[in-house]
Amino acid sequence: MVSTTNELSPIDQAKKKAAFACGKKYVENGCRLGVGSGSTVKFLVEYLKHAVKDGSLKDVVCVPTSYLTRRWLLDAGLTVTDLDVTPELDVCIDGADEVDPSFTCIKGGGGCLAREKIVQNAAKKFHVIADHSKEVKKLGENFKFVPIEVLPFAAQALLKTIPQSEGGSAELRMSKQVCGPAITDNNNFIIDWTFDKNRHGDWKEVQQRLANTPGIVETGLFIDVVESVFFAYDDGSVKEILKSGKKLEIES
Ligand SMILES: O=C(CO)[C@H](O)[C@H](O)COP(=O)(O)O
Repeated sequence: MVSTTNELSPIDQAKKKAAFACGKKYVENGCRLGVGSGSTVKFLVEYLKHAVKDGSLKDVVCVPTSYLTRRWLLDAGLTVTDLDVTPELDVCIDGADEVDPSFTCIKGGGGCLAREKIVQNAAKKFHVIADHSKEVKKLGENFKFVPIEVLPFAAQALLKTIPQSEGGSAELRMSKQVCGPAITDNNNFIIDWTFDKNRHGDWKEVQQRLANTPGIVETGLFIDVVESVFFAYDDGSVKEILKSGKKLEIES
């Protein structure tokens, strides 16, 4: 799982830089760490593996947000636990599908949004790692929908009622491998709600309405929870943007 930086595409090099920079800065000895999901987080696992192996990082315990992240952590020889054993976390680090200037994020492209939000909520601090394509002025610039985890029992009804209350259109996410819906780690379905790209930033109200709808388990909207975002750019630079708006250049 050691990736030679030169072998990576420019976008993966950027993801790796962001993940390594965030891990280095925020994961300390003894850290109880929430580990998100997705291709950028895979580089965080790589960072943790190396830091533990070379002795610069000790006694880290990791709570994964998905089956796959758990597998990566175990394969890397890292200590894996769960919220039953470790219900309070110091830090959670995760990727995102889009982040706007007020740090409202869309997550859940990989279908892990419910566990990601639960683990984020258990952590004192939440940091996002992402390549520059995720940095948008307005949600919907690149990623057109909000993933919503739903109970299978409610799915067909919600496919009708979500567009009725929120506009746009809703689609049941289908598995690419089997002939049926994608199933989450919680045995639920995902509805991808494509929103009107001209809608104003009323995301808190949207989140509130959706969270109060029977059958909806969780949405991929993460609002007012991010401490900082590490964005990596094609020229190799990494910038950390703090929630105060302050921008820090990260040295390689
Ligand atoms: O929310 C997620 C999975 O549910 C991921 O963090 C998000 O999709 C970003 O993934 P990647 O790092 O592969 O671009």
